[in-house]
Amino acid sequence: MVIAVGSDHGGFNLKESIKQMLTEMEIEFKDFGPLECKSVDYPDYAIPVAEAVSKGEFERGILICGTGIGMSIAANKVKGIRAALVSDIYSAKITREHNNSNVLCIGERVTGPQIALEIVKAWIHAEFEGGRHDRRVNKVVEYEK
Ligand SMILES: O=C(CO)[C@H](O)[C@H](O)[C@H](O)COP(=O)(O)O
Repeated sequence: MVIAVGSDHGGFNLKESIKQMLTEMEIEFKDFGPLECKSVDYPDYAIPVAEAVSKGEFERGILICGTGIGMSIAANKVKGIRAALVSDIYSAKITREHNNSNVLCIGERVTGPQIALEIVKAWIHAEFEGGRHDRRVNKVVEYEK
């Protein structure tokens, strides 16, 4: 799996920790920036990451800002993106199993660093269950068309 990661300044430090963990897990990723912790605008990072996932260049994306809300709003504007803003491990697992989310959003200012890393691990390891959830996800996909 290759993951596209991005943040704004509010999510920069957590992005660095997530990158370190992905490296330790031997999971390939590309950092879409920013490459230094300066004030930036979250859509400038959310949209390129979401588009790269939508085009199939990356299997999944991880976006971090202060609350995760700006990132999730922006990413969900991109066709084919199911971005989930998550702050607990259960939801991280369920949003893969039930929603087939392809982008994970986290808020560095609201979610502690340890739990954030556990959320990423749970989300990476969980798989879409299909079945009744496929029918429901497809209704969203159909609406998007
Ligand atoms: O989009 C957001 C709010 O939902 C993010 O949390 C941003 O990181 C935040 O707005 C940035 O705020 P700042 O005052 O410019 O640091």
